[in-house]
Amino acid sequence: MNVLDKRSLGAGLGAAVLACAVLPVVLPPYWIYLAISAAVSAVIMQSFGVIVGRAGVMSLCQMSFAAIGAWVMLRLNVAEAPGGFFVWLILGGLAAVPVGIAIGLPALRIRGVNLAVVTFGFAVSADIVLSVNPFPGAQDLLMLDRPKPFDTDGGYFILCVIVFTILAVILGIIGKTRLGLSWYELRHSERSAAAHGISVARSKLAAFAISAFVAGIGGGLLVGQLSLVVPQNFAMGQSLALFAVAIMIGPHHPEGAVLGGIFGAITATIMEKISLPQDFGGILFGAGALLALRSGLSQTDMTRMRKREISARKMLKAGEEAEEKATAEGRTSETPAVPVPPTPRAAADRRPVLTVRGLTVKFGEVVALDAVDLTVPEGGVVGLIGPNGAGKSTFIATVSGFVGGQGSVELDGRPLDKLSPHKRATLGLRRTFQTTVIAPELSQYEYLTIGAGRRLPRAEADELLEFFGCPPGEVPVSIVDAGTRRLLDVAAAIAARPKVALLDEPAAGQSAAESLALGARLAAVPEKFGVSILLVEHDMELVQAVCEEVTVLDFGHVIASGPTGEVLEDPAVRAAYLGAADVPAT
Ligand SMILES: Nc1ncnc2c1ncn2[C@@H]1O[C@H](COP(=O)(O)OP(=O)(O)OP(=O)(O)O)[C@@H](O)[C@H]1O
Repeated sequence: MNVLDKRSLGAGLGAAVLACAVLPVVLPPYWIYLAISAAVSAVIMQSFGVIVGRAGVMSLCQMSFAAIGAWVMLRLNVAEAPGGFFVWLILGGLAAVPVGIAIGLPALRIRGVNLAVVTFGFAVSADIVLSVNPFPGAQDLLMLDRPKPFDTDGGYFILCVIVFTILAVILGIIGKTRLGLSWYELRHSERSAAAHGISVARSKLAAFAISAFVAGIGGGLLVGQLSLVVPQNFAMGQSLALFAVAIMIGPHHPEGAVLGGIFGAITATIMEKISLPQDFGGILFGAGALLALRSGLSQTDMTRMRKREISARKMLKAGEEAEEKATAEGRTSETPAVPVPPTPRAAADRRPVLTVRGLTVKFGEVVALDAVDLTVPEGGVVGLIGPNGAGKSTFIATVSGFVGGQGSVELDGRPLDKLSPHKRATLGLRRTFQTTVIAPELSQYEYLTIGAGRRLPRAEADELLEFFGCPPGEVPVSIVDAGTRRLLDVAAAIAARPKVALLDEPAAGQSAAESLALGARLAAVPEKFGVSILLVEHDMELVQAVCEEVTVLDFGHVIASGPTGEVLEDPAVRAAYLGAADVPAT
């Protein structure tokens, strides 16, 4: 996978060079000053891009982090500390990092509006502290000098563009790593992230730390622009207005950060020129933010997704046409054959890789699982069936660490009982969910990378996608239908090469033929990928075709367990709750 999209990088760098070459020459002095404001705001916007745009955390205190950067910059200036402007700028950014982490700690327990209130509280406190403690040098008018050769307004604009571009490239690279991709997953589903072995705590704290660093750099640049700053430059109202712009535009993409910066810097001037009250701009941003919150996607997200979808649809159409042509010419179709499942060995011959003993889970008065025992043998596919409400999903949730319960769970001889879901996942216990939530901004390749938990070679990703009958990896998740998303989710779980994959109704939403094809694929998974499977399914034909052994739950109790054919023939199983008509005759 490319570390960065080369075309976007080229276009971005070209635009930056053009802006630096043209704007300082053609713009009148006042507009150059506004251009600096826009560039500084664009840097601060990038901090919103990390925490709000990517990680989906409602942070309303980014300007407070910027204030820390500014404060450190001015303090070092007053102390005439060694290093000069650039070193102080970086130290200002670094000083904001521990504060960012401290503010991020509550985010591990609370989220949404409650978290927004916590960050807003910090912004208010920072306002109060700043209003009674002037910035260093303010009383003696000790101004910060801009560094040479960037000491003119035109030069300082160029410096701000360079800093913006460096940060955009670094954030772009981070965005393509598993950490950066995990932020998208956090934004849509923290439980999916944990199931993929991502530490939600670490990932969120990293987002807070990086966004605070970027905001701190933005604060330092603001000092360079103004030479001296006042608390009003970092007021909580500023954080709120920029937050609204961020939600609306999507500053996690460089073009969004630039647009956000421009809006943030020149709205007041435009309002004045068209004789509208300045607060009108804030109202517009607020309305735009509400719309973006409703759709869950910012403008830049939607524009990029639309572009990706158009090119993916073209690619899929070209593939279909090539296939039709090949069929018309009598050439063999390249559609991969559904694998022929290997003959299963008797489960009793193999050592257990997952051993669950006496698993009991109660939700108040409801006993969802009552002393359930289950073993998955190495290289096996085992079924867990039962009517609605029998406790199957609770079993998967408890074994994978999402729900607490009594009893013991051992993976390859190692007890998992006290471990978190992400730790269990990293040790080799993966799961899928009945309701699949995949970030629509991702491509299938990106989603597989998250699932794999390692750098996934393109050839391996292609093999997995082909094996599970998913479209080519470049196709964005946003245009993949619900049934195929489930298959993609299974592929992502298998990509990690876990010891055991717990699959919760992977065939839901598939046609009868697709379901049987999936069955053949799942049966081949242990041999091909070295992954054992526990399959929860309502589709009895699929269970019969794939599972060598099956355990039947009813109201949390195991009512039968053993070789699939025997269990499905068990009169107690047929009569008790499956209904004879549901179980195909063996
Ligand atoms: N979070 C929860 N709080 C309270 N009760 C719950 C909770 N989760 C599950 N239950 C209850 O536990 C029992 C088992 O539910 P579970 O979802 O595990 O069944 P299931 O076999 O997976 O059903 P289905 O096939 O419909 O998915 C049900 O009575 C359900 O209402």
